[in-house]
Amino acid sequence: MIAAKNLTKRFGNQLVFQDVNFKINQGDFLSLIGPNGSGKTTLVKILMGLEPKTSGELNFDHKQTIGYVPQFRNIDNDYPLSIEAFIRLNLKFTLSPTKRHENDQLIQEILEKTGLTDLKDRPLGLASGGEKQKAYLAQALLNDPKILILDESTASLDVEVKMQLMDLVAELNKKYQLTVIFITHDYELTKKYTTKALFFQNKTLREVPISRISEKMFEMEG
Ligand SMILES: Nc1ncnc2c1ncn2[C@@H]1O[C@H](COP(=O)(O)OP(=O)(O)OP(=O)(O)O)[C@@H](O)[C@H]1O
Repeated sequence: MIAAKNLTKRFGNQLVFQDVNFKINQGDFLSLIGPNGSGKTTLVKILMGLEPKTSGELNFDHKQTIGYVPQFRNIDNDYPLSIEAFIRLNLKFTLSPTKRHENDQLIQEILEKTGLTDLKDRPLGLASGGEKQKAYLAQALLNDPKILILDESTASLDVEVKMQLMDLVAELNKKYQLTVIFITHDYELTKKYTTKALFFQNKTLREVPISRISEKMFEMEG
Protein backbone atom coordinates (compact mmCIF):
# COMPACT_ATOMS: atom_id res chain seq x y z
CA MET A 1 0.00 0.00 0.00
CA ILE A 2 1.04 3.58 -0.67
CA ALA A 3 -0.37 6.22 1.68
CA ALA A 4 0.14 9.97 1.51
CA LYS A 5 -0.72 12.26 4.39
CA ASN A 6 -0.65 16.04 3.98
CA LEU A 7 1.85 15.69 1.19
CA THR A 8 3.02 19.05 -0.11
CA LYS A 9 5.37 19.92 -2.97
CA ARG A 10 6.87 23.28 -3.87
CA PHE A 11 9.49 24.23 -6.41
CA GLY A 12 11.02 27.32 -4.79
CA ASN A 13 8.11 29.74 -4.36
CA GLN A 14 5.81 27.78 -6.63
CA LEU A 15 3.30 25.57 -4.85
CA VAL A 16 2.50 22.49 -6.94
CA PHE A 17 0.14 20.78 -4.47
CA GLN A 18 -0.64 21.10 -0.80
CA ASP A 19 -1.83 18.73 1.92
CA VAL A 20 -2.64 15.91 -0.43
CA ASN A 21 -4.01 12.68 1.06
CA PHE A 22 -4.57 9.38 -0.72
CA LYS A 23 -4.22 5.62 -0.47
CA ILE A 24 -3.25 3.21 -3.20
CA ASN A 25 -3.78 -0.49 -2.51
CA GLN A 26 -1.90 -3.41 -4.00
CA GLY A 27 -3.69 -4.39 -7.21
CA ASP A 28 -5.34 -1.00 -7.80
CA PHE A 29 -5.51 0.19 -11.40
CA LEU A 30 -5.42 3.87 -10.82
CA SER A 31 -5.37 6.93 -13.06
CA LEU A 32 -3.70 10.24 -12.30
CA ILE A 33 -5.70 12.90 -14.07
CA GLY A 34 -5.83 16.70 -14.09
CA PRO A 35 -4.83 19.69 -16.17
CA ASN A 36 -1.37 20.32 -17.62
CA GLY A 37 1.05 21.38 -14.94
CA SER A 38 -1.15 20.22 -12.04
CA GLY A 39 1.49 17.91 -10.58
CA LYS A 40 0.91 14.38 -11.93
CA THR A 41 4.48 13.79 -13.08
CA THR A 42 5.85 15.50 -9.98
CA LEU A 43 3.92 13.10 -7.73
CA VAL A 44 5.26 10.13 -9.67
CA LYS A 45 8.80 11.47 -9.40
CA ILE A 46 8.38 11.79 -5.64
CA LEU A 47 7.12 8.19 -5.52
CA MET A 48 10.13 7.02 -7.51
CA GLY A 49 12.53 8.88 -5.23
CA LEU A 50 13.63 11.21 -8.05
CA GLU A 51 12.27 14.35 -6.42
CA PRO A 52 12.06 15.22 -2.71
CA LYS A 53 8.71 16.07 -1.12
CA THR A 54 8.53 19.43 0.64
CA SER A 55 6.51 18.24 3.64
CA GLY A 56 4.00 15.63 4.76
CA GLU A 57 4.24 11.86 4.75
CA LEU A 58 4.49 9.30 2.01
CA ASN A 59 4.48 5.77 3.31
CA PHE A 60 5.20 2.69 1.30
CA ASP A 61 7.55 -0.23 1.27
CA HIS A 62 10.60 1.11 -0.57
CA LYS A 63 11.76 -2.43 -1.25
CA GLN A 64 8.89 -2.77 -3.72
CA THR A 65 10.31 -2.29 -7.18
CA ILE A 66 8.62 0.30 -9.37
CA GLY A 67 8.52 -0.24 -13.12
CA TYR A 68 8.26 2.89 -15.24
CA VAL A 69 6.98 2.99 -18.83
CA PRO A 70 7.69 6.38 -20.39
CA GLN A 71 5.58 8.16 -22.97
CA PHE A 72 8.27 8.72 -25.48
CA ARG A 73 11.87 7.86 -26.13
CA ASN A 74 13.81 9.30 -28.95
CA ILE A 75 14.68 6.16 -30.87
CA ASP A 76 16.03 6.62 -34.39
CA ASN A 77 15.37 4.20 -37.23
CA ASP A 78 18.98 3.08 -37.09
CA TYR A 79 18.97 2.43 -33.31
CA PRO A 80 21.35 -0.54 -33.11
CA LEU A 81 19.54 -2.88 -30.71
CA SER A 82 16.94 -5.54 -31.37
CA ILE A 83 13.81 -5.60 -29.23
CA GLU A 84 15.27 -8.39 -27.12
CA ALA A 85 18.65 -6.67 -26.68
CA PHE A 86 16.85 -3.48 -25.66
CA ILE A 87 14.83 -5.32 -22.99
CA ARG A 88 18.05 -6.91 -21.73
CA LEU A 89 19.48 -3.47 -20.94
CA ASN A 90 17.52 -3.60 -17.70
CA LEU A 91 19.13 -6.85 -16.53
CA LYS A 92 21.66 -6.61 -13.77
CA PHE A 93 25.11 -7.56 -15.06
CA THR A 94 26.30 -10.93 -13.85
CA LEU A 95 29.24 -13.25 -14.48
CA SER A 96 27.52 -16.22 -12.87
CA PRO A 97 26.51 -18.86 -15.49
CA THR A 98 23.54 -19.94 -13.33
CA LYS A 99 22.31 -16.41 -13.05
CA ARG A 100 22.80 -15.90 -16.78
CA HIS A 101 20.71 -18.96 -17.51
CA GLU A 102 17.99 -17.68 -15.18
CA ASN A 103 18.13 -14.31 -16.92
CA ASP A 104 17.71 -15.99 -20.32
CA GLN A 105 14.62 -17.77 -19.04
CA LEU A 106 13.28 -14.59 -17.55
CA ILE A 107 13.70 -12.76 -20.86
CA GLN A 108 11.78 -15.49 -22.71
CA GLU A 109 8.98 -15.29 -20.13
CA ILE A 110 8.74 -11.52 -20.42
CA LEU A 111 8.74 -11.70 -24.24
CA GLU A 112 5.94 -14.23 -23.99
CA LYS A 113 3.96 -12.17 -21.50
CA THR A 114 4.11 -9.07 -23.68
CA GLY A 115 3.47 -10.85 -26.97
CA LEU A 116 6.92 -10.01 -28.34
CA THR A 117 8.38 -13.49 -28.81
CA ASP A 118 8.03 -13.46 -32.59
CA LEU A 119 9.31 -9.90 -32.80
CA LYS A 120 12.32 -10.25 -30.52
CA ASP A 121 14.91 -9.94 -33.31
CA ARG A 122 13.32 -6.90 -34.96
CA PRO A 123 15.49 -3.78 -34.68
CA LEU A 124 13.75 -1.54 -32.15
CA GLY A 125 14.25 1.45 -34.44
CA LEU A 126 12.09 -0.20 -37.09
CA ALA A 127 9.35 -1.38 -34.70
CA SER A 128 5.93 0.29 -34.85
CA GLY A 129 4.81 2.68 -32.09
CA GLY A 130 2.81 -0.08 -30.42
CA GLU A 131 5.68 -2.56 -30.58
CA LYS A 132 8.04 0.01 -29.10
CA GLN A 133 5.61 0.62 -26.25
CA LYS A 134 5.41 -3.12 -25.61
CA ALA A 135 9.22 -3.25 -25.52
CA TYR A 136 9.29 -0.42 -22.94
CA LEU A 137 6.66 -2.29 -20.95
CA ALA A 138 8.67 -5.52 -21.18
CA GLN A 139 11.78 -3.72 -20.00
CA ALA A 140 9.88 -2.22 -17.07
CA LEU A 141 8.57 -5.67 -16.10
CA LEU A 142 12.01 -7.21 -15.94
CA ASN A 143 12.71 -6.49 -12.30
CA ASP A 144 9.39 -7.94 -11.19
CA PRO A 145 7.84 -4.64 -10.15
CA LYS A 146 4.93 -4.54 -7.73
CA ILE A 147 3.99 -1.09 -9.02
CA LEU A 148 3.87 -0.15 -12.69
CA ILE A 149 3.73 3.49 -13.73
CA LEU A 150 2.52 4.29 -17.23
CA ASP A 151 3.34 7.86 -18.09
CA GLU A 152 0.92 8.75 -20.92
CA SER A 153 2.25 5.60 -22.47
CA THR A 154 -0.49 5.41 -25.02
CA ALA A 155 -0.56 9.05 -26.07
CA SER A 156 1.04 8.70 -29.49
CA LEU A 157 -0.66 5.46 -30.50
CA ASP A 158 -3.80 4.94 -32.55
CA VAL A 159 -6.94 3.79 -30.77
CA GLU A 160 -6.70 0.10 -31.56
CA VAL A 161 -3.05 -0.15 -30.52
CA LYS A 162 -3.76 1.86 -27.36
CA MET A 163 -6.44 -0.63 -26.38
CA GLN A 164 -4.11 -3.58 -27.06
CA LEU A 165 -1.47 -2.16 -24.77
CA MET A 166 -4.02 -1.36 -22.08
CA ASP A 167 -5.58 -4.84 -22.39
CA LEU A 168 -2.15 -6.30 -21.79
CA VAL A 169 -1.56 -4.10 -18.76
CA ALA A 170 -5.03 -4.97 -17.43
CA GLU A 171 -4.23 -8.67 -17.77
CA LEU A 172 -0.99 -8.24 -15.81
CA ASN A 173 -2.85 -6.20 -13.21
CA LYS A 174 -5.37 -9.00 -12.66
CA LYS A 175 -3.05 -11.96 -12.93
CA TYR A 176 -0.23 -10.67 -10.72
CA GLN A 177 -2.02 -8.11 -8.54
CA LEU A 178 0.26 -5.55 -10.11
CA THR A 179 -0.55 -2.04 -8.94
CA VAL A 180 -0.88 0.21 -12.00
CA ILE A 181 -0.65 4.00 -11.92
CA PHE A 182 -1.65 5.46 -15.27
CA ILE A 183 -0.95 9.15 -15.91
CA THR A 184 -3.37 10.18 -18.61
CA HIS A 185 -5.41 12.86 -20.35
CA ASP A 186 -7.65 10.24 -21.98
CA TYR A 187 -11.22 10.07 -20.68
CA GLU A 188 -12.16 6.89 -22.56
CA LEU A 189 -9.15 4.91 -21.33
CA THR A 190 -9.64 6.14 -17.78
CA LYS A 191 -13.28 5.00 -17.83
CA LYS A 192 -12.58 1.68 -19.49
CA TYR A 193 -9.54 0.49 -17.60
CA THR A 194 -8.97 2.21 -14.29
CA THR A 195 -10.82 1.49 -11.07
CA LYS A 196 -10.33 4.84 -9.42
CA ALA A 197 -8.76 8.19 -10.21
CA LEU A 198 -6.67 10.69 -8.36
CA PHE A 199 -7.79 14.04 -9.73
CA PHE A 200 -5.41 17.00 -9.43
CA GLN A 201 -7.09 20.39 -9.36
CA ASN A 202 -6.45 23.75 -7.75
CA LYS A 203 -3.22 22.60 -6.08
CA THR A 204 -4.89 19.73 -4.36
CA LEU A 205 -5.96 16.20 -5.20
CA ARG A 206 -9.02 14.12 -4.58
CA GLU A 207 -9.88 10.50 -5.06
CA VAL A 208 -12.74 10.06 -7.50
CA PRO A 209 -14.59 6.78 -8.03
CA ILE A 210 -14.65 5.84 -11.70
CA SER A 211 -18.46 6.15 -11.79
CA ARG A 212 -18.01 9.88 -11.01
CA ILE A 213 -15.44 10.63 -13.69
CA SER A 214 -16.68 13.15 -16.23
CA GLU A 215 -15.31 14.33 -19.56
CA LYS A 216 -15.13 17.83 -18.13
CA MET A 217 -12.31 16.74 -15.85
CA PHE A 218 -10.18 16.27 -18.96
CA GLU A 219 -11.02 19.56 -20.64
CA MET A 220 -9.42 22.05 -18.32
CA GLU A 221 -6.12 23.76 -18.96
CA GLY A 222 -3.71 24.33 -16.11
N1 LIG B 1 12.21 20.53 -11.73
C1 LIG B 1 11.29 21.51 -11.71
N2 LIG B 1 11.62 22.75 -11.32
C2 LIG B 1 10.71 23.73 -11.26
N3 LIG B 1 9.40 23.56 -11.58
C3 LIG B 1 9.00 22.36 -11.98
C4 LIG B 1 9.93 21.25 -12.08
N4 LIG B 1 9.25 20.16 -12.51
C5 LIG B 1 7.97 20.57 -12.68
N5 LIG B 1 7.83 21.86 -12.37
C6 LIG B 1 6.55 22.61 -12.39
O1 LIG B 1 5.65 21.97 -11.51
C7 LIG B 1 4.32 21.99 -12.04
C8 LIG B 1 3.79 20.58 -12.15
O2 LIG B 1 4.44 19.92 -13.23
P1 LIG B 1 4.13 18.42 -13.63
O3 LIG B 1 5.07 18.07 -14.73
O4 LIG B 1 4.11 17.57 -12.42
O5 LIG B 1 2.64 18.53 -14.20
P2 LIG B 1 1.74 17.44 -14.93
O6 LIG B 1 0.43 17.42 -14.22
O7 LIG B 1 2.48 16.17 -15.06
O8 LIG B 1 1.56 18.15 -16.35
P3 LIG B 1 1.31 17.56 -17.84
O9 LIG B 1 -0.09 17.04 -17.88
O10 LIG B 1 1.46 18.79 -18.67
O11 LIG B 1 2.38 16.55 -18.11
C9 LIG B 1 4.42 22.74 -13.36
O12 LIG B 1 4.08 24.09 -13.14
C10 LIG B 1 5.88 22.60 -13.75
O13 LIG B 1 6.32 23.66 -14.54
